[in-house]
Amino acid sequence: MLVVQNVNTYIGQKRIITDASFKINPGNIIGLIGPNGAGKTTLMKTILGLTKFNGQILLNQTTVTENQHAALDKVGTLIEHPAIYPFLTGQQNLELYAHDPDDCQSLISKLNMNTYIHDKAKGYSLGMKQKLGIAIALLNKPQLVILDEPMNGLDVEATIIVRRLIHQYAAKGTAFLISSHILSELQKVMNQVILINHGHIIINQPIAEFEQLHHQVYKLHTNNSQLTVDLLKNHHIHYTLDGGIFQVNPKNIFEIQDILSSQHVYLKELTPISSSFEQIVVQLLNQQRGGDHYDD
Ligand SMILES: Nc1ncnc2c1ncn2[C@@H]1O[C@H](COP(=O)(O)OP(=O)(O)OP(=O)(O)O)[C@@H](O)[C@H]1O
Repeated sequence: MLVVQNVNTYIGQKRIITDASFKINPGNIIGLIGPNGAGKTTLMKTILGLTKFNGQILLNQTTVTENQHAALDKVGTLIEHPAIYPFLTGQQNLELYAHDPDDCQSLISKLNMNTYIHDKAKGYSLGMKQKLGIAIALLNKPQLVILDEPMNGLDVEATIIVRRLIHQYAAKGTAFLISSHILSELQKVMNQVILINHGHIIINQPIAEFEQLHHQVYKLHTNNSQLTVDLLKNHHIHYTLDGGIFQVNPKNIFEIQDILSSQHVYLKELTPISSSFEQIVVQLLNQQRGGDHYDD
């Protein structure tokens, strides 16, 4: 449905996105994650033809460019602040965009907005505005929905409702590209993860594969922590260290054993442990910095 191929995005003279390529198929829920300033919003804006870029973006085989937006009429979006007219009511805002009044009513009740939907939007709280923005993005049976930090300002109940809506729409074929800093929340909805850092996509994997490939680290405990630190650093092996216990990548364990034994450092423990989604992301970002960053 969406094909992004070798896309480079520029703001002024500065390249913000470098050689991005990925696909989104109907029903996919893609979590777009990365540190502050990584390029998530810029990538989303690029897909929407809102930035200068080179490379190719195709939506249902139709090209999107900065000046060609025809393919985007089946795309719902919520990027940065919801596009809401403050002096109209929530209902009037929805009606501006809706092709079908029933669609409006259904979203108002699904998102629990009945009690305030006839009030002017200027009096809405952050979360109320956010729900209205999400409702606008979901109007008109979109094929693709792009949501930048959709859980911003939402309370627990609203978060659950939005999560459920995303699943319902995806089950009917709507694809989602969602960025969020709340990884635990994103983890509950996404079935594919794209990790971006400094404008480069460094991971693009189905979530099950991602967790299977990266979920294990090894716990390392030796009889000489300081010498272990020195040796790992000298050999450019990434590690984290907390209270004398190291965590290291499974791919390095044979090399580590060789290095330590050659220097008469003895293992007290070297065992596999599972890491959380958050820990995996931090490790991947650290590794991508070139193996010369260590967290101790
Ligand atoms: N209008 C702009 N002018 C100049 N630089 C910009 C502009 N918009 C974004 N950038 C730069 O592009 C890079 C990516 O920004 P972007 O907002 O896409 O990151 P992000 O991953 O969405 O970050 P965050 O998680 O903080 O929202 C940053 O270095 C930012 O400074």
